[in-house]
Amino acid sequence: MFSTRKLGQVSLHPGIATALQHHFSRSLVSRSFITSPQCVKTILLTRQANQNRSVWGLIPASCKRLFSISSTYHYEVSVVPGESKVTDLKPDAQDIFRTAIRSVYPKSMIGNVLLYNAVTSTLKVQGKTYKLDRNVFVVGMGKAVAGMAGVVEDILGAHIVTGVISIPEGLQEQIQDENPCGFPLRNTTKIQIYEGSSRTEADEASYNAAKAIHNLVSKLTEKDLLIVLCSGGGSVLCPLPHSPITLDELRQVTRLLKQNGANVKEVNTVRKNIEVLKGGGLAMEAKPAKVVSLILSSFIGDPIDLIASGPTCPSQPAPHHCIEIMNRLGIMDQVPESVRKFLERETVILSQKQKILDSIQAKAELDATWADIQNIVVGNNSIACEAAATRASELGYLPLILTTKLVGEARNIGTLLAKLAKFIMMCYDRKTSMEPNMELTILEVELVAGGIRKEWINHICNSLDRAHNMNKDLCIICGGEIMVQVKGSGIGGKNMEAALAAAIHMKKLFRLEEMPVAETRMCFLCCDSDGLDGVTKMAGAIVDQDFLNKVEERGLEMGDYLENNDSFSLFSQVDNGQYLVKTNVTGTNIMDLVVMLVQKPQDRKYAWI
Ligand SMILES: Nc1ncnc2c1ncn2[C@@H]1O[C@H](COP(=O)(O)OP(=O)(O)O)[C@@H](O)[C@H]1O
Ligand SMILES: O=C(O)[C@H](O)COP(=O)(O)O
Repeated sequence: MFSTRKLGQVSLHPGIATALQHHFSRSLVSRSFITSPQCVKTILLTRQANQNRSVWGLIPASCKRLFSISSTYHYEVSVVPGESKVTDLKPDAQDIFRTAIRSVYPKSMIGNVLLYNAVTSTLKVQGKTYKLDRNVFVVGMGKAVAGMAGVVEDILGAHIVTGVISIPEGLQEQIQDENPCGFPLRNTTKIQIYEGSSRTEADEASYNAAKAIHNLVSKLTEKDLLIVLCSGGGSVLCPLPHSPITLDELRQVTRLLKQNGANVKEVNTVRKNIEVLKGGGLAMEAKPAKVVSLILSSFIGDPIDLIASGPTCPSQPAPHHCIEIMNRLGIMDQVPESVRKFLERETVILSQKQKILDSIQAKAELDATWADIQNIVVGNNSIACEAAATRASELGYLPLILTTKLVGEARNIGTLLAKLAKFIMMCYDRKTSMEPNMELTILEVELVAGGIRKEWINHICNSLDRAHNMNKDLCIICGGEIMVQVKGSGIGGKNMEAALAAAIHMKKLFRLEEMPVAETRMCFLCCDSDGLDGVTKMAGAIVDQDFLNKVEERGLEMGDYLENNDSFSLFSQVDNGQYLVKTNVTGTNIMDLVVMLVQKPQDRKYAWI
């Protein structure tokens, strides 16, 4: 009977098991797997007969034909570890992610846009010049605006009269705890800070912030320059419903929309139509002041009318559209009466004004109204992905930005990218074997069905060819918005959940199905750029083949944790949480990033089959 003797993490390679099964009786050989086949130098095969053990053979791991005998003897197979060529890919993945985040730190983003000349006291912003004379006001809302305000203060501090920013609750304390340099704003700052809840719904604190912002901007004169800072989270952090809608009614309607499946675009469309400062409202309230709005995009495609619900962005009123959304979702009868009546009244007013609004003269007036308002996207996911690609190159990888528009449920994204890793590994192997491979074809069809377009697959294959020729490993980079519809009661986040789903499929694809490609190393990192994934204080998680071993060692059932949206609990139990990625609050917010490293095979792999 063959058995495997475990030496550390090393047990019998599936290829060896296959070979043994081929030469002896299938039932005699139990299959188990080797995690790092590069570690195997020799296979020690001993024969047991009548209790007498004798070494039957010492077989190099790369030997193709193993056995030519069949026997009634009992054999024991063990592996002798050789020198490991396996590298840990995790530090590189972390390095690439952290570099990407640094590229969208407020300092570099805003420093590139606000060009201040202290000698002439002028500020140049993308072709426009503003004369500064202690006439600068600053307002902001969102998860990243504390850092952004800090940079604006550094550049224009002498001219700032006053300001108000609305940031997430606990942020000041958290930054002070975790950043030795302290909070980004000076102790003597003229910018008032409000902290409100950003994760769920608008609260009294953010309502007060919105009122303070409204109060500030509505007093501005034509000599003033208003700098507006916007980033993701700004919608919840700056709520000011049109009268007579109350804060509570605003909360009710957004809750209803979210609970009934409205997407963020639909929720923000409603916000723009029932709130004073959204949908361009802030810029209009600030008239006649000039406005420069610096926007950090946390939306795919940078739609500036949606980020923080577009406080400085021209937006066509669309109350009828809101009614259509509510009707489609079947929630109209639950929507607070004040909101319903407001939207109905606005729809009537709009239809009465429509002819005038459509006239050429009205359009010219509208253009003139917005001429003094500059909206500038200072940072986004693409910038971070580009920086990730540059760093990956520096580290010796061949980078491939697969997409900056990744959208979907965490578990689908994790599963799809694990399949993609397997596809890449199998393609690498095709470089040494040109036999038709049905499994590869099926996998390609699955990838296309999962949303990886055929052109991308071709692009991946081309990159793979290049990686193969250049003797490099591949780094796949994706940016976008990962989502989770939480149904369980666990603790986790969208990125951790994607990493967990990837791990589950890595196990399925590379182990349970006994893929010889287990020889190829990979690692998968998925993190939220703001440093706080879901309800946790971690940015996300990273998984690789070693993670699977450690989960197995602890007897954890990954599927159960996924079902209960309990990814954080699982990751914190494995290797003391070493597979969680901690960045602390990053001070930026450009959605989610995935870095997947796939190492080329160290040796020819199908030697045993
Ligand atoms: N236990 C959980 N597991 C996975 N995701 C969760 C869990 N709890 C909350 N979430 C997700 O986290 C999201 C909010 O997280 P957050 O990282 O702040 O998002 P964003 O940065 O995109 O605003 C919620 O919309 C929800 O989908
Ligand atoms: O980043 C976020 O918190 C979400 O994308 C919501 O962003 P918003 O405040 O721009 O609507």
